[in-house]
Amino acid sequence: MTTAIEVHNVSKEFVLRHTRSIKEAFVWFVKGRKGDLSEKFFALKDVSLEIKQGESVALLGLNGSGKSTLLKQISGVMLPDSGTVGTRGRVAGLIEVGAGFHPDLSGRDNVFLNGAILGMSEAEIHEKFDSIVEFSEIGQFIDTEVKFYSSGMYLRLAFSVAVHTDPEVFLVDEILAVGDEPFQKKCLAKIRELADEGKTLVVVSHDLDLVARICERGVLLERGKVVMDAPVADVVARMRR
Ligand SMILES: Nc1ncnc2c1ncn2[C@@H]1O[C@H](COP(=O)(O)OP(=O)(O)OP(=O)(O)O)[C@@H](O)[C@H]1O
Repeated sequence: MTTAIEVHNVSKEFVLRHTRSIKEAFVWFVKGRKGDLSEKFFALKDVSLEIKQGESVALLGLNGSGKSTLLKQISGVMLPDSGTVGTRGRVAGLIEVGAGFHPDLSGRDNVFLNGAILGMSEAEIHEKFDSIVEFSEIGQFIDTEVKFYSSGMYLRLAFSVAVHTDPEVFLVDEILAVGDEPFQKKCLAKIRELADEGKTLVVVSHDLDLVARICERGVLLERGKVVMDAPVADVVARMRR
């Protein structure tokens, strides 16, 4: 089977504390600027992961364990400090609701903007435009500036654009939480459809029942490290222990 995503020894460090008192900064300065004024920590530490084409993988773990950071590395919106990430085919999905949308543009213009960011040609967007709007159920609000959209409306339009890009790899980060129940069901049905078509899925969610239904494999992160990689039911069982 072909590899769809290859994460190799990826580490990502963040600054834990940006601000210090003037006194602390002064002491640090007169002592010859020894040491690092800001503490750092690893949100991801030496993470390696290979995901085959057609696999559906849930990234699981407690708050702050590094799931979203890992998903951002896979999507390419964030680069690792060290290590490499490789993906095969078009990658799309919802990482942060509203990311890639311009608040002052209408829903219509944002479909074109977001579609282009996700790799669609203008002709492809024109061709799929009606279907995108229909799936989103945004209706008459398509010509409203998106800054006036509710978070659910953002989600609807962003999800609809993402699925219409015909991605090989689809990434979903806890996004369904803001959608209402009928739309959540519709999104889940669409995600299953993508999985059935042999697309690769990576899902971040705290809804263990949901991920157990849509994913086969579970990867458990703890403080930025992969501590378990097994069938999703086993990882869910460990999390519930
Ligand atoms: N841009 C950033 N700058 C500084 N720290 C960050 C940044 N992004 C994430 N972090 C930190 O990295 C750690 C991992 O965050 P991440 O969002 O990946 O966790 P998560 O497992 O998705 O958590 P949750 O379940 O709460 O969504 C957290 O401690 C978070 O505060």
